[in-house]
Amino acid sequence: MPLIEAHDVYKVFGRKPQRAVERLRGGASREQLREDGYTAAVIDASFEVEQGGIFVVMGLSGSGKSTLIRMVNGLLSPTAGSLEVAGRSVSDLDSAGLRALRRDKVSMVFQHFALLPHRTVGENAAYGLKVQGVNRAEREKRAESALELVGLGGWGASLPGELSGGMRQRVGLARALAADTEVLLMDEAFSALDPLIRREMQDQLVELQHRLDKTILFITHDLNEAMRLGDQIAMMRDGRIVQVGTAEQILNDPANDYVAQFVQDVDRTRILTASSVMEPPVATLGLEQGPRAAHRLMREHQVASLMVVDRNRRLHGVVTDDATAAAVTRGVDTLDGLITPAVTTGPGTAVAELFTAAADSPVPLAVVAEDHRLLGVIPRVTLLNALGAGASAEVTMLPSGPDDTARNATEVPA
Ligand SMILES: Nc1ncnc2c1ncn2[C@@H]1O[C@H](COP(=O)(O)OP(=O)(O)OP(=O)(O)O)[C@@H](O)[C@H]1O
Repeated sequence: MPLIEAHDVYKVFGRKPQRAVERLRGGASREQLREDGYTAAVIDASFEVEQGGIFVVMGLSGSGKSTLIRMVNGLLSPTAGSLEVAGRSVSDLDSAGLRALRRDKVSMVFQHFALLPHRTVGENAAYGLKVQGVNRAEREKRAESALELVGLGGWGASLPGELSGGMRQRVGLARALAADTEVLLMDEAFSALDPLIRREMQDQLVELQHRLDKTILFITHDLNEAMRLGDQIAMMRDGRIVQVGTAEQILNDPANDYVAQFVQDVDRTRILTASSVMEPPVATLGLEQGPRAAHRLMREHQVASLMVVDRNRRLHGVVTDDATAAAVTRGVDTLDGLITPAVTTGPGTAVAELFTAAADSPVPLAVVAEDHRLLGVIPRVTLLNALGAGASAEVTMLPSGPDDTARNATEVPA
């Protein structure tokens, strides 16, 4: 069962908002309603958030993101539709129920930290726990371990004023983590940070999510941030959710022209991964097969090389047409000495990082799982297409050389 489930949710501001919902359902536009004094902040929104992972709500200013997540923690109630958090309908909760929701299920990290300036970092991190009625010793223990989690161990006695912006935001995050709720809501949480710190925080958030398996609902108006963080991304426009999908789905299959235009400036090569551009190999060669079979397969499929796999599909290397043709001429009937190392990469590597590995490789790149099973191949031409003309300028600036190749691609021993 999804942890958060929204069906046909509306939030309209104005007098008699129900009437506005009826009109929206009847086809009235947001602009028509605005003329009559209504703001349709969220219109007909449906989405599900499974437990674990980062769900990003992405949209321009005024698209309804904040309103949407304020409904998730019960700060606002939907005008219409159903919204369930952890199996409870938010609309059915009375004020005590709503307080309990915010205390036990959903905690929130704000853009502007919301730290108490005269309280220590430790007290700030423990703030939510105090509200929960947790005793002092327990509060201090949990706050300290939350500060450790965000890399601020030992800073508990400092005042917020002594910290940099990035560190203050970590305190905000620690506060939410100390509360130990299932869901974390983060409203433009990193938008006030400068770009380098922001990236660092993004990486740390992804890492924390993996470690703690929290469910994070993250709001941003920055598409790159959405793509970096989101396991799922909901794209909002003018109050409506226009698409929900993974970064790859949104890039490769935008639901409409709006989304397509929005994503056109994204650096795809940093979002798309090896697994999204790989192809099934047209044929593979069994370790027990010989040069003749290899030669025949390559002619049949019109390829100049074949990946060699064992019975478990584990990759042992690659044979080329040249090598097998020569072996056939010499009457050799085993692959001994013909298999050369393949250049391999993991499925999660960003396409931009594959360039150095593939640039020097005449044979396709092999995409392998951790146990070296062959998952797919990326022919050089496919990779160049994926990198695209727009991306090539940036790609040529990537560092190259043996170190880089070693980091991005490992060689399979023959
Ligand atoms: N309490 C309110 N009363 C009236 N209108 C509101 C209220 N809260 C939000 N709105 C309006 O609802 C619309 C959506 O606002 P919302 O804050 O949800 O958008 P957003 O995508 O989060 O934008 P931003 O990134 O600027 O915060 C806006 O037109 C806003 O002015």
